[in-house]
Parts: sequence; structure tokens; C-alpha cells
Amino acid sequence: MVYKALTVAGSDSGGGAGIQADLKTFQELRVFGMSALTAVTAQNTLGVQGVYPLPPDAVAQQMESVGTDLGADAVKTGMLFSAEIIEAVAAKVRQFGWDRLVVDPVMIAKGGAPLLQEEAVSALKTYLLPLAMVATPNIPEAEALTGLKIQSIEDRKEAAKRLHELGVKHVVIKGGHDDDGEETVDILYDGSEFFYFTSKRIKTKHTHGTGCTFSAAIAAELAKGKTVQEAVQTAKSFIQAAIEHELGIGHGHGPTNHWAYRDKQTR
Ligand SMILES: Nc1ncnc2c1ncn2[C@@H]1O[C@H](COP(=O)(O)OP(=O)(O)OP(=O)(O)O)[C@@H](O)[C@H]1O
Ligand SMILES: Cc1ncc(CO)c(N)n1
Repeated sequence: MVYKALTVAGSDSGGGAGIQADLKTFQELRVFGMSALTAVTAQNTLGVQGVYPLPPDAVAQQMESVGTDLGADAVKTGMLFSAEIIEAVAAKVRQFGWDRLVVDPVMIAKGGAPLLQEEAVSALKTYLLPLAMVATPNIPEAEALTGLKIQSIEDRKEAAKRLHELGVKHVVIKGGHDDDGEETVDILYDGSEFFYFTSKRIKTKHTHGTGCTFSAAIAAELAKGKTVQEAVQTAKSFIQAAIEHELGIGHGHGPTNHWAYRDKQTR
């Protein structure tokens, strides 16, 4: 059986985040990867040097090409840049009935460069999040989407409930940014229960693209027909291995190691 996943995201020339992280992750998890590019970024481990969005029609046409021929068992979105691109992407998701949809609401790169225009946040809430099977905000993104200030686990649970009310079926609020403590905890809310995915916090500066890789791994597992809980568990193990076995390349915040999870399985 060949499982297929489509990523709708931006290109990271440095190869650690965006489309490149997504396709590498799909491949590592034995899922055929396809892409619709939303923007080209000139980017490396030191930061983002340039952002060149594509016309919304070009994004829609790439999705149309995939949808009318190959089809997709799961779809994920990453950097979408503008309200116009968000509307175009949501329309195609509806047209093809892509219900195994993971929305990673990418807003700001680690170095502070904006990857989503501020006025596009409401478009994300209106058009795309209601279609999501899973959404994976980090803490600052969950704050921007809900208007809440998130400090405690209780605050994160409240934010998850608010996002569920927008129509997101499963909300994962990631704990990478909560840098106290020895553990990272990702919280999953399915509308009735909370589930916790905990791992040892790794002390490293090489975390470029962790969010992209994590959400791509969820999409890959959903493409295989796994449940959301199973998919999040595999994604957590995948990103843990990728952070733990850092590559140590570039002069700034380096990429994670996309082949580490497979190495661990086959060793
Ligand atoms: N230092 C760390 N040690 C272990 N796991 C981590 C660490 N940092 C992040 N993670 C995990 O990586 C995943 C992504 O979380 P994070 O909050 O960093 O996403 P993000 O901010 O959206 O990433 P980015 O925007 O850089 O792509 C989560 O599963 C989180 O628990
Ligand atoms: C293209 C792109 N998408 C997402 C992120 C967030 O990590 C990034 N840095 N670059």
C-alpha cells in the first residue's frame, strides 16, 4: 500500500524547516510526499534573509494538480503567509474533501521573522482551523489565536478548549517554548479528554524546524490511517530522536536530524 501526504508550506533554503522538513519526514516514515509551495524563503540557521510569497492562484493550482491526479491520504499546512493564500487553501481542502488535515499555525520563525501577516490570523480562525482534524500551535501561537496569556498547564488547557470551540477536532499545544523544567509536555485535547505527551527536555540550540517536523510526522501517520493519539505519540518520538541526535551544522540554530528516528528503529 502506498500512502500519500501533501504539505502546503513555504520553502526553507536551509533545509531544516518548511517544505524540506515535511518531505524528509514523510519519506522517513515511508509515506510518499507531495508539496504545494506557498512562499520561497531565503533562510539558513542564522535567520530569514528574504520572503517571496507566491500568488494564491499558484498555490491553489498546485493543490488542484495533486488532488485531480494522485490524491492525498492526509494534508498538512505550514507557512501560509497571507489571508488570501489561507482562503485559497481552505477552498481546495473543501473541494477535495481532505478531512485528515493537520494545521500547523506557523506565525514567526525562531529568530523573530514574520511568516504570517498579522491580519491573516483571523483568516486562519475563520477559514482553515474549522477544517482541521489536528492543529499544533506552540505557546505563542496559541496565545495569538485565543488572546489568552499562557503560563501554566491550566492556561494551556483553557486555550485548547477555546481552539476546539473554533472547530478544531484535536488541539495539540506544544511545550517546546515552556523552558522551565526537565521535561517538555505536549497537550492533546479531543473535546472531552486531555492527553499528555512528555519527554526529557534536551539542552540544545539546534531546534530549527522542530514544529514543522512534528506536524509532518503527525500527518504521515494519519495518512496511514492511524488514530490522532497514535500519530501524536509517533511524532513525539520522531522529534525527540531528531533533536537528541543533532547534526551540528550551520553557524546558528541548526536543523534537527530527520534520519535519527529510522536509525533508532533499525539499530
Ligand atoms: N529542547 C527540547 N527537547 C525535547 N523536545 C523538544 C524541545 N524543544 C521542542 N521540543 C518538542 O518539539 C516539538 C515542537 O515544539 P515547539 O514548541 O518547539 O514547536 P515550534 O515552536 O512550533 O517549532 P518551530 O517554529 O521552530 O518549527 C514538540 O513536540 C516539543 O515538545
Ligand atoms: C518556510 C518556513 N516554514 C516554517 C518555519 C517555522 O519553523 C520556518 N522557519 N520556515
